[in-house]
Amino acid sequence: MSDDSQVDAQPHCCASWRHGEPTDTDISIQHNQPASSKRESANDLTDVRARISEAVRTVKATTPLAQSFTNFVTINLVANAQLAAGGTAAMSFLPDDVIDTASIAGADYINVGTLLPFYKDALPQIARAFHKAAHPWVLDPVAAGIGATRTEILRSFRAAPPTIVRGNASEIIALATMWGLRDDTVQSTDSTDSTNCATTRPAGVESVDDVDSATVAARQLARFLATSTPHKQAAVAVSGEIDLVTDGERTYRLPGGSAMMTKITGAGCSLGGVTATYLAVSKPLIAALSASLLFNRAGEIAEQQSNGTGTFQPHFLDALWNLTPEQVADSPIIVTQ
Ligand SMILES: Nc1ncnc2c1ncn2[C@@H]1O[C@H](COP(=O)(O)OP(=O)(O)O)[C@@H](O)[C@H]1O
Ligand SMILES: Cc1ncsc1CCOP(=O)(O)O
Ligand SMILES: [Mg+2]
Repeated sequence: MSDDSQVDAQPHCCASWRHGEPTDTDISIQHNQPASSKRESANDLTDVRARISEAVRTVKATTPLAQSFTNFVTINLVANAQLAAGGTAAMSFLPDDVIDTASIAGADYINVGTLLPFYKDALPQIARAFHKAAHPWVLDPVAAGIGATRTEILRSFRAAPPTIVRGNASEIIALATMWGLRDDTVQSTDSTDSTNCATTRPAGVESVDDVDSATVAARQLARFLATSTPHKQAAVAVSGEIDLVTDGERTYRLPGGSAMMTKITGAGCSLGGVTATYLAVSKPLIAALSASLLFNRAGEIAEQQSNGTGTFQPHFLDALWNLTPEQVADSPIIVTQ
């Protein structure tokens, strides 16, 4: 943990978090922060927890639709996870269908994990329509940095950007680099280089970087999104052993989950889909935090109850369904300045 961190060391799933004044226990570990700043962080966290609880409760009460244009491998898990969180799902690949359906969806989800030739035109067209309509959407840049077609599609989103980017560390680093947002890396002049960056290597669908190494890229990406998206609010979520969520100003680290989540396919994709479900009812930062916390808690429960990868997924879906708004909102959150 870095020196600028403040740990809110709530035990998992304790149902009695107080949403009132912060106490000394709430801000139990502090590092070199002035008292006024500590209190601001504690007040912010109390407010954030209340909003997370409200988002989780609102999804369960109102079953919002989040539409997905997602990969063929994990499409079923994405839909089932959205339903288990309390939302509804609709999957589509045709631009006219997606754009029409978006008018009745609270948010959309685009995942570039598997590609077909027509996506090169379809996805930029869809992103432009979302931008024009100020329709909120989540991007999962699966395998960012691999292949000219994927790079062309991801580059096109810079002009019509998502409200939230959710990916693993390598994907976040690759996207920030290919959008030219990283002043700490050297850009390649080679036009055949599909990432157009000298320091990022293709990662497949799995991450080869740890979450901490994507912190700067995530903040840069979030700041860019916040200035470029119609609502001027955005978030970036980086998944891994300890997830990171930032709006470019505030950064939160979310410990927990299970390493077993990397042993089934679609934990990241379904996290993106559920992030869109929460984005249908809440602001980007809260949507990203809510989904990541829900997944961490569900992963822990599924690990305890399952007996291998085959049974992990059904236990995981059961836990997504059964976790309460309080259990999600009371989860451990590390505030980083
Ligand atoms: N080592 C780990 N320990 C605990 N949770 C993890 C670990 N790796 C990934 N997760 C969780 O699995 C989910 C998917 O994350 P990740 O595997 O990074 O996504 P992706 O499948 O896109 O690479 C997230 O909820 C994340 O918190
Ligand atoms: C295996 C695979 N291949 C193309 S997309 C995909 C699914 C990736 O899912 P996740 O990123 O959630 O692990
Ligand atoms: Mg992924």
